Amino acid sequence: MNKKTLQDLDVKGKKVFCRVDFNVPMKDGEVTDDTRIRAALPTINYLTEQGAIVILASHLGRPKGQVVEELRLDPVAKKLSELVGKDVTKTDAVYGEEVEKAVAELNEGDILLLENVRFEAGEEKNDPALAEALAKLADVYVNDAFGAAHRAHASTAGIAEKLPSAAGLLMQKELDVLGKALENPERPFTAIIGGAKVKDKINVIDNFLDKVDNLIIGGGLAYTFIKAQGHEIGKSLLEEDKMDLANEFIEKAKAKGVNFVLPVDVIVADDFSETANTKAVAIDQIPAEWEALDIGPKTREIYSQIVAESKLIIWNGPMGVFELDVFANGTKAVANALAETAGYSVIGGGDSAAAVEKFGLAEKMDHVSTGGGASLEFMEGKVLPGVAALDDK
Ligand SMILES: Nc1ncnc2c1ncn2[C@@H]1O[C@H](COP(=O)(O)OP(=O)(O)OP(=O)(O)O)[C@@H](O)[C@H]1O
Ligand SMILES: O=C(O)[C@H](O)COP(=O)(O)O
Repeated sequence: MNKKTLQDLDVKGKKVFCRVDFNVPMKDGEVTDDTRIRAALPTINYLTEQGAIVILASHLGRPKGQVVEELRLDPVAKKLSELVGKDVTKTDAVYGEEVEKAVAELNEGDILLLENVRFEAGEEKNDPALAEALAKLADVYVNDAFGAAHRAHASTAGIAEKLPSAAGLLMQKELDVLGKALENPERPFTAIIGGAKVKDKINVIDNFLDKVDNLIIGGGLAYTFIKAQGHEIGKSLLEEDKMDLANEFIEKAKAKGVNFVLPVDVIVADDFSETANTKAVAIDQIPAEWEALDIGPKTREIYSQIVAESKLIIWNGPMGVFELDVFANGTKAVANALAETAGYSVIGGGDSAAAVEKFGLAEKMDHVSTGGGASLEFMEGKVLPGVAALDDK
């Protein structure tokens, strides 16, 4: 990575403004999944151990420039305090007099968490006045919020122009793992793309076709490809206007020598429900009134075999409607194959990360990205504004 990192900064006695992604699920005022908070601990602990005064900032949800009581960061401060084993000061403001006073009272190694930065209308607009007010609080800027790096906001991009800046350890790890995969992959390199819609994955598929040895397609988006190849898909998901594109991808794969892999059998259901009648059928046998909601047993075997033989695998998007147990077997099989392979397994965030967490397999993966939209945009080959804004080495 050509960006400065924590090791390039001298932070002792300095006020460090550290942007983190604490956009975590909450229920009844409690954090229900602290993965993203734990992922930021290496940077926070490094800063406190080095004697920095740590000012943390994050967004939570989408309050659109208004104060929304349920989106205050107090539960996050409580959870963070438990995880670091010391007090975390939390302000009710994002900047201004209250914050400046609180910062002035901090000692080396102390941690302060600002209120939800998206309570300020200037945050999402990347308002220079807000970036300036945030920059005024600190001497140095560290961005560890990989999950929000695809947003050009005041606390992710604007502020970086106003202070010496560097990437945090989580940011560095995410960029190293995903970056290495895209630039210099070990081979065979396999990408597995699932999820609901072709339109959400067009750029990811296109970018991967230039890099991978195997491109495996599953989930709802597979059926547009299958229909485009001349099979009937019954009531399965179809994006009619993407059928030509689907065929273009298959042609591009052929031209590039990429093994483009589609399901050979599927699980069909007569209803979108847990209690539906279901059966496994070959891909050219989908009944007109039924809907395919998961990959079938033969496909599970083929996909698992490819994963077992790969040196690097990146997975984004479920293979079926994994939220319903009857249609979770395809996603489970792929998750198991990634957990067991000797290759390096990368989970590209979002729903796939939720799935491996649900199956209790997260620990068995080599890397589970904390970014949903951010990792997707990175895999599309886009520049992330939160990274671009940081100082070059
Ligand atoms: N065959 C299918 N028919 C209908 N829906 C499906 C099918 N397979 C998967 N899905 C649904 O697709 C949804 C996930 O797709 P989506 O594109 O939103 O997420 P994703 O690909 O995981 O993206 P990200 O990882 O970036 O969040 C799941 O809720 C799942 O139920
Ligand atoms: O959860 C995420 O993907 C990030 O925190 C970004 O959130 P956003 O999509 O609301 O910008």
